[in-house]
Amino acid sequence: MNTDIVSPPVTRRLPCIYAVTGYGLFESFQTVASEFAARARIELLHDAFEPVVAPLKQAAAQGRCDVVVASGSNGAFLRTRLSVPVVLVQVGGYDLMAALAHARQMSDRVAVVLHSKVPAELRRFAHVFGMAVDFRAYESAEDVQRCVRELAASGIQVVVGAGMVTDYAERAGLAGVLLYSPGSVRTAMDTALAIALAQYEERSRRDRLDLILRHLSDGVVAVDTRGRVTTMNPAAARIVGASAGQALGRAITEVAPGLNPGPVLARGMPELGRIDDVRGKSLVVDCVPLYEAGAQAGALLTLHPSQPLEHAVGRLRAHSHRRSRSARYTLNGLVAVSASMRELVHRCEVLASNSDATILIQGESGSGKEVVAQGIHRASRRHARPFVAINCGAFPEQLLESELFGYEEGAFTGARRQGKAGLFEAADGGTLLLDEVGEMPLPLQTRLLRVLQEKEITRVGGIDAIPIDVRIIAATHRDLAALARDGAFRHDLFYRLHILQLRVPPLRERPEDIEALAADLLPAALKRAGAAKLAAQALRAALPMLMAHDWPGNVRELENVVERIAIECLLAGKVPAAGTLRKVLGSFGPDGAWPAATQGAAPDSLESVQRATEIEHIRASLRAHGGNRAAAARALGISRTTLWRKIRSS
Ligand SMILES: Nc1ncnc2c1ncn2[C@@H]1O[C@H](COP(=O)(O)OP(=O)(O)OP(=O)(O)O)[C@@H](O)[C@H]1O
Repeated sequence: MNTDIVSPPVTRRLPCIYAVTGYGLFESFQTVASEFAARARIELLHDAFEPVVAPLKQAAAQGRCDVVVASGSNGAFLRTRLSVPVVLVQVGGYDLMAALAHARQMSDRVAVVLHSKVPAELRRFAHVFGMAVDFRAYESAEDVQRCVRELAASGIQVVVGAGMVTDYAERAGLAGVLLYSPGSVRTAMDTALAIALAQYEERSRRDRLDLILRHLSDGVVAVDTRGRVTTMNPAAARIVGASAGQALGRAITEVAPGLNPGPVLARGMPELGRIDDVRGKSLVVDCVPLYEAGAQAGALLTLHPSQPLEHAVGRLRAHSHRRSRSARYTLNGLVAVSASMRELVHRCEVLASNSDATILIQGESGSGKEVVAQGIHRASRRHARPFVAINCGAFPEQLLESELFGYEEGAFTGARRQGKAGLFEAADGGTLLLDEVGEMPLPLQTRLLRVLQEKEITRVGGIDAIPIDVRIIAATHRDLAALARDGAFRHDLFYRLHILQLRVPPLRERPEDIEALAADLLPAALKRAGAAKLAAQALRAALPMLMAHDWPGNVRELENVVERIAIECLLAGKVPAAGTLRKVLGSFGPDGAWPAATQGAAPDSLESVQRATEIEHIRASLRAHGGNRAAAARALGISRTTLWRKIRSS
């Protein structure tokens, strides 16, 4: 399906107005039409009533008629027969007075014949000015003929009225004075033009909306207050197996049995994430009330077939559960050459064998928090039982809750038949790593605290407490104390977690480990790349640069860099030049940019010598600070970024 949303082509044509009169208004229409020529296409129809209906309907169907202008009973008649708006030429007070004054100049015996009814003000006006005027109202052409006959018989000589009235009057031998002035025709034309333009805007808006709805892959159905379909996009028609055209105007419960906006229409409250079965398919349905001008006008249903969502949830789970339910790393297997890592491993050994309490592991991203957690598990009495890890930041709240605690049958629509055990239960007897615990939503933090205190859980939708025997290890790269201060993390949970805490130092604080890790990882990566023989030479070339790097991404970044160096070796068939290696490292720099290239100064120039001396000085400082760039930069009185740039450009 083409999902590109394109704007509809804007064809700004002039509004089309039909001015329709069978009688005396024709001349006024002609005059005013020429005044509007630049703003509208005005078609004149010199006819009225039934004979004009078909041509007007045809013009409207072909998009050639936006609005009709007509007067009196003809206008009223056309309103009942056409779907386009009909603007009536209105008789203004001034029109009437002018026509009456004109009629009185012709004779004392004057009658006014108006469509529908005679306004009381008009009678008062005639009375105040001492005019003896016979007022009559009519509904149909027959009324007019009868009325004119009666007036002629009673001695009336001048008849004031709309075109049809003056026409019949003149045929009966009386004088006719037309009621409408060009001013009233102009006003009607202005109104017609405004309506046509407003309709045009409305239509373009609807077209744009239609286009968007047509291209949406989610199903969208709108219903009115009685649950009848007012809009159904093609995706919705496909999903519920109906034809959008035939669905319009029918009850949604009939078109798609299983979909029921009833409760939303009744209560005016949205229902999100409901699971409805429609024609054998499970749909995830969001139903929200629709309001127009503050009053509920219906409901909007968005339909998502459940299968793609299930796949997405499956992928999310696979992404977040990470690997298996067993721990791969042992404490002995960790690279720990630096004093800080050896100290950490020692603490881990003690905590693993002498305690079963909850542990909080803090450390930068990629520094090895999970491998430490695995090491503790393997060294503990729980080693033969499961090690389960979950990334708390990867799930929305409700999903995380059911993942952790499991759920009972019928806990929510779509819940599995027999319910499902959560990870607390899956890790029974073993260890549960709650990675990124700082991202856990507050309500779940409350539940977690209760689990830590009570050592039992209750499944979602369940009532029985299930005892659990799990060691919890929580890990985070965030500053939990600061989160607790800001109210984003529960204080009591923080205190409970940080009784036993471990900090995995960032790689830049332990250069000895960089060397040891590189000595492990680079030969292994080269072996995988089929270039094992380059190992010793590659390590010699890369090590000084690796040692000087800042490692914002820690061991995980080191693994990536080493992998890329191995690939460069493979591509070049030899250990690549220093510049290439630097580029590999540079692409992981603190500001993400490639390092500034050395501007080609001649080797013996003063500039080159100065730069070489500078770099030598920086290297010495780095060595003196055990590779710690922050400390070296401080000692040199420059920023870490400047230090980084200078090393890169060396
Ligand atoms: N001391 C170590 N010895 C050997 N490998 C390590 C060591 N520390 C980390 N690693 C490796 O570094 C990678 C990142 O480690 P890990 O996933 O434990 O980091 P993390 O701190 O949990 O990261 P995150 O904060 O992103 O969850 C792993 O692939 C692991 O193999």
